[in-house]
Amino acid sequence: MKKLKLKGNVRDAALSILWAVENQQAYSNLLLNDTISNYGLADKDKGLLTEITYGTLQHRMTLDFYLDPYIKKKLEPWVRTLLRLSLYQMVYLDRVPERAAIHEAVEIAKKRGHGGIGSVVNGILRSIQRNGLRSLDEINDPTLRLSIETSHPEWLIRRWIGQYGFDKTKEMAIENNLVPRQTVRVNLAATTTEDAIRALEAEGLSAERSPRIPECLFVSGGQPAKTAAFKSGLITIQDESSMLPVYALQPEPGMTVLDMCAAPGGKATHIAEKMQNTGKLYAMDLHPHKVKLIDEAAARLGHTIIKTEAGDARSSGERFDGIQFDRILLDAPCSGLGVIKRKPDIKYTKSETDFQRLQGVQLDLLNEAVYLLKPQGILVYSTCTVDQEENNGTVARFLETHPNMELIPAALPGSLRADSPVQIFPQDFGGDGFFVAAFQKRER
Ligand SMILES: C[S@@+](CC[C@H](N)C(=O)[O-])C[C@H]1O[C@@H](n2cnc3c(N)ncnc32)[C@H](O)[C@@H]1O
Repeated sequence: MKKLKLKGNVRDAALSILWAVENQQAYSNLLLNDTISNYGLADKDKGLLTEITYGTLQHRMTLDFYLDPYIKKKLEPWVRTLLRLSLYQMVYLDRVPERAAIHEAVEIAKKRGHGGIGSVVNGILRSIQRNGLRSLDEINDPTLRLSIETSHPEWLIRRWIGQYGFDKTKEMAIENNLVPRQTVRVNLAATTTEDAIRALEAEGLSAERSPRIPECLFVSGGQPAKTAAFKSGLITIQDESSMLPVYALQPEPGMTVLDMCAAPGGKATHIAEKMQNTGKLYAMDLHPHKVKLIDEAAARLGHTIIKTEAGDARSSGERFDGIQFDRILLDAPCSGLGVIKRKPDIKYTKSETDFQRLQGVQLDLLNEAVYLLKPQGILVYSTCTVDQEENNGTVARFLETHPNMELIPAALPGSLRADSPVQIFPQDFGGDGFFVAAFQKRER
C-alpha cells in the first residue's frame, strides 16, 4: 500500500485506522480522533468514520465469509481490508448507495495501489452485488455458525458456551455488535443531576436518567466530551456498569481509601465524589503517563483528596507500609471481554493463553491488598470481563488462601443489589460486562 493519505476521504481514513489495528496492534478508539484531524475531516464526517471503522471491525469474520468465494488470487492484506470496509457499507449501511461504496473503493485501490488492483476490487464487489450474499445456513455446525454470524473467534464462542451455555453466549455475542450507549456520571460533589441535565440540554444534547443508578445519565445528540458541562467538571464519561464497583466499595467521607489500579481515574474520581472530597484517597497505577490522566481528571472535577502514585501495586504493601485502609478497590487488569461493544478489536487480539497469566497478576494484587486493609475494612475486586477464570476463578483461589476474608453482599443501587460476587452481562441492561466481588476482613 502506498504511503499516502487521501485527505478529506472518510473511507481512506477508515482504511488507515483498520490497517493500523490489524498490523500495528493499534487501538481503534485511540486512533479515531487523531485521524480526524490528520485527514482534515469535518466534524460531520466523524459519525460515518466511526461507523465504518467500528462496523467493519465488529463484522470482520462475517464479511470475510461473504468475500472468500470471490477471492481467487492472493491479495495484499490492505486490499482485503479495503474490500471488507466497502462490503460493510454495502451490507450494513442503508444510507450509503452500493454504487457509491464500490466507486470509492475502486478509486482508493487505484491511488493506494494501481489500476490492476482497482479492477480486481471492482470485479469482486460487483460480483457480490450481482449474485447477492451467500447464506450463513451453509454452515452446519451451530457453534461455528454463531462464531461467523457474530464475528467472534470460534475458540471464544466455545469457551463461553462451556461457561454459560449456548443461549446466553448467543445473546452476548449479538449484543456485542450493537452501538454502545453514551453514558455520563454526574459529579454529585459539584452539582445535582437536575442541574447537570439542564446544563447538557442548554448545549443542545439530550440527557435522560438511568433507571438504575442515580448519578448516571444517558446522553445523545452530541459529544459530551466537547461540552462546557464536561470541561467545567460537572460530568465524567463513564459506562453505567463501570459505576457499580464504587457502590460495592461503600466509601464514606473522611475514610482512608486505596485504588490500586486507578488510571485513567474513572472510579477514583467516583470514590472522591462519594467521599464528598474529604478524607484520603490514594490512586496508584503502573504507568506514569496514565497516572497523569488521573491528575487531569481530578483537576477538572475539582477533587483535591486524590494523591496519585506511579508504581507496581504488587509492591503497594511496601509503598504504603504503616497505613491501614478502610476501603481498597482493585479494578484489576483483565482480558476486557466485557467491553467488546466499545472496543471490537479486543475479540481478535486475545487468546486462550491470556487467562491464566491474568489470573496470576490478579491474585498477586489481591494478596497485597489484604495486608493493607483494616479489620472490618472492605476490599472490592472488579473486572470488565465476563471470563469465569478471571472472575469466580480468581475469587475462589483467593478465598482458599485467605480464610480471614469473607464475601459480603455487593451494595449495588436499587434493583441491582445482589449477593457478591455479581456478574453483569452486556445484554443485562446494555452496559459493559462487569464483575464485582466485595470482601470484608474479619477481626483477627
Ligand atoms: C481496568 S484498568 C483500571 C481502570 C480504572 N480503575 C478506571 O476506572 O478508570 C486497569 C489498570 O491497571 C493498571 N495496572 C496493570 N498492572 C498493574 C500493576 N501491577 N500495578 C498497578 N497498576 C497496574 C493498568 O495500567 C490499567 O490502567
